[in-house]
Amino acid sequence: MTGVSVVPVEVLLAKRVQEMVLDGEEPPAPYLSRDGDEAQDISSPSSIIPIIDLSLFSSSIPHNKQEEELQKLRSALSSWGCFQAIGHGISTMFLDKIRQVSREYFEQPMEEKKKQAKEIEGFDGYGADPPPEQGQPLDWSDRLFLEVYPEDLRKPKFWPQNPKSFREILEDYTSKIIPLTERVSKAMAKSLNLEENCFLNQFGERAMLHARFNYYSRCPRPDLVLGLKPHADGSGYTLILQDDIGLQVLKDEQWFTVPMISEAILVLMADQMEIMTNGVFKSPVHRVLTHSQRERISVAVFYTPEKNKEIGPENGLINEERPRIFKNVKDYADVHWKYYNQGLRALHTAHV
Ligand SMILES: O=C(O)CCC(=O)C(=O)O
Ligand SMILES: [Fe+2]
Repeated sequence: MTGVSVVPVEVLLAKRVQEMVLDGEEPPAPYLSRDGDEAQDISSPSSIIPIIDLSLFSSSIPHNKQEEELQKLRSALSSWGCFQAIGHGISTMFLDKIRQVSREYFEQPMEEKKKQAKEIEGFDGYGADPPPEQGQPLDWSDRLFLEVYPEDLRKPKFWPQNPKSFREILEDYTSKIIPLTERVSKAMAKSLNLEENCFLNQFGERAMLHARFNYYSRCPRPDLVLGLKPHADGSGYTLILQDDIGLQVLKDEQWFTVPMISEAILVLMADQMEIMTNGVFKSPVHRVLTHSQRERISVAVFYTPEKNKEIGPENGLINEERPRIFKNVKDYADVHWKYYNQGLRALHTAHV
């Protein structure tokens, strides 16, 4: 196995994982992050991660059916912190188109992708995340990170020109995701007996959407290397589209694999929803495994409260039995990132 690396992380990161795989390289030491925790891996039967049918929340559905699904939603988010959304109104054909164009993007020659190359320290563009603090493992992944909404925050130089349909498909997806976040935010509020617009008001009119296209190359040592290290997200919540299994969610100290359902979008609570619900909904720790034979694609869209907007626990969720456990916070995602780089969570910084 590879010894202690003397190559600075910045230099290592300049060579993408996909290039290392093409060159037949073994993962260098900074990528080794697993230590034989396989015993805890659960290949869960597909029924375990809750599936919620969003079409049951429309007004034409009988009240008792809606109530039943709302209860299921509340229970899913209080225990798992995520659910697989179906009945969301985005066709499977279109979801497949996004999966396909994402794969086509990453399968292009490196010179093409490097046209959107990010700065080592920056966030937007193609490459790896900024270097973590010393001693933190690197992820076996390449990603393209783009700000997509509000439109004036876009940085066009990082938007790929190729594949030709990429831009249009991403714009189309954005226009479908916006109403989806409205439906999900309203349903979550109703499930907690809160006024249906309360979360939407906290996110604000200029709530942000960031898209992260992840490409996890095959890995010769899936036993030692992770596609993405364990973390919780710093957004409000995240919508994840996957084309294969690999994502795992931590619950009761066990890892559960998120099953692949082609029509589903995984809705994953992030720290800011845990804050807004005063801890009722959980922002789960999750990670991505690598596979020795297959690459995996995912598209994560982070839905985050608008810049400079103070958010905090809903009043309706603070009472004598459940006192306020979080402060109001602003631009929490920035704090989250500082801790993420050190392999830590930031949620404690928001505790009262
Ligand atoms: O690849 C995945 O399924 C999850 C990606 C993820 O957790 C992230 O981008 O924050
Ligand atoms: Fe994540």
